[in-house]
Amino acid sequence: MQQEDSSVTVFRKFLQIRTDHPNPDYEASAQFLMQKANEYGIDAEVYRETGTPIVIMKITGTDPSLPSLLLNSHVDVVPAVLESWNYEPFSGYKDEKGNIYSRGTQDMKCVCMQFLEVAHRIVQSKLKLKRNLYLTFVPDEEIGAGSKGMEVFVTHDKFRQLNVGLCIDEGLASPTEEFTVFYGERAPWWVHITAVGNAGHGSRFIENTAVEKLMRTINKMLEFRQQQFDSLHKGHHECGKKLGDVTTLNLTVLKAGINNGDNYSYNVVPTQAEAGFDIRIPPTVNLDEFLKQIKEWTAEEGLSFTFANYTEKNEMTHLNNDNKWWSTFKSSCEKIGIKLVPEIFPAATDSRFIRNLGIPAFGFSPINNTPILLHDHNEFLNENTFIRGIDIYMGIIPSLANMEP
Ligand SMILES: CSCC[C@H](NC(C)=O)C(=O)O
Ligand SMILES: [Zn+2]
Ligand SMILES: [Zn+2]
Repeated sequence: MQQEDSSVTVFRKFLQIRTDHPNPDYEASAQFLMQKANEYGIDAEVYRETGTPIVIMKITGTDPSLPSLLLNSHVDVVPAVLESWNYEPFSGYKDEKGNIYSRGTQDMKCVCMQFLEVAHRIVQSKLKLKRNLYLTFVPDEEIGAGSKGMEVFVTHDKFRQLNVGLCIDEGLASPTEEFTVFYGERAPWWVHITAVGNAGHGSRFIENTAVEKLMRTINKMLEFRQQQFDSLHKGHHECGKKLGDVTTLNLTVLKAGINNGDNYSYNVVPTQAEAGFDIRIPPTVNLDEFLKQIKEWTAEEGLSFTFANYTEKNEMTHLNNDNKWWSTFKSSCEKIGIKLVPEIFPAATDSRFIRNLGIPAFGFSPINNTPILLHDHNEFLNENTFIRGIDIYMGIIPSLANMEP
């Protein structure tokens, strides 16, 4: 049997560290990363001021005054429902085809380890880079409000001191030969609507009930959802709209009725009813206008709303030729013969916090010919795709870090 590539062995060990929510073991992952950095001769520290450990690695450039290149990855992963997996999801199991099954194989422990291997190769080969190269391994990407990851880190002086010129973070697997690169994301707005209305006996015609009011607003919002759905699916083929180009809106929370623990009071018309929506808005949509739209939808007396997740800003990275980071990224991909398809990321990653500071960021995971299985059961990555990903990053990262000012 062929000897396993050492980078794959390290990757499989990292997959075994339990950084799954709701109780990610960030100390164990920080310890693992620090030990690897030490072994590979990479400068590293654990930054703790945000409340959870962030591992920062650094390769000093020949001109440290230039804006740096940041490789950011999150170390946390979403939970895995054991019964739905064919293999134990935190075992780093590899089958005879070289497919590695574990939570985080795509999202995004692969990229964590590929960045680490790139740093290793740069140090090992004594390759000199013009700009400082930083690697940050952050917690809490997978949760919304209350996270102690990138959202908080970008507000610290420590982050400002990195003087980041460009950030590379996660993208998505691509099922085809082509690779996707993300230059923006949709803003995640989680809207919680509360309706209050008249109560009374369930046998009577009660007017202006909370549920009625809530249903009217829900119907308006679902009508908008249908328009967006149609513009994605029924548009001209040439338009080639992708999920990231339209607004999605899903009713994900619904709550009403007098609940008595194990039963409901069916004959009591409740005074309150609530609905929660996960709305994702493309960066081309004016967020002030969209807020007005939500206010209109909820204008009826007795309705109010709050945000469980909100952002008033949603910057994107412009992919024109004036953006030297982009032209360098693109030309280095051309040089190694990989085809890029630029898209808007349909969900949210840490890149949004970077872009909202006015710093360009690309979401790029070097995974092609692989089904998109992030957050899904039986998430896997083939070892050869993983190894090739390191080579692909080696074709891109040094060029970016050597980019002329
Ligand atoms: C708003 S914080 C939640 C972030 C999460 N990210 C991914 C990639 O699933 C999401 O988009 O739902
Ligand atoms: Zn992720
Ligand atoms: Zn994720």
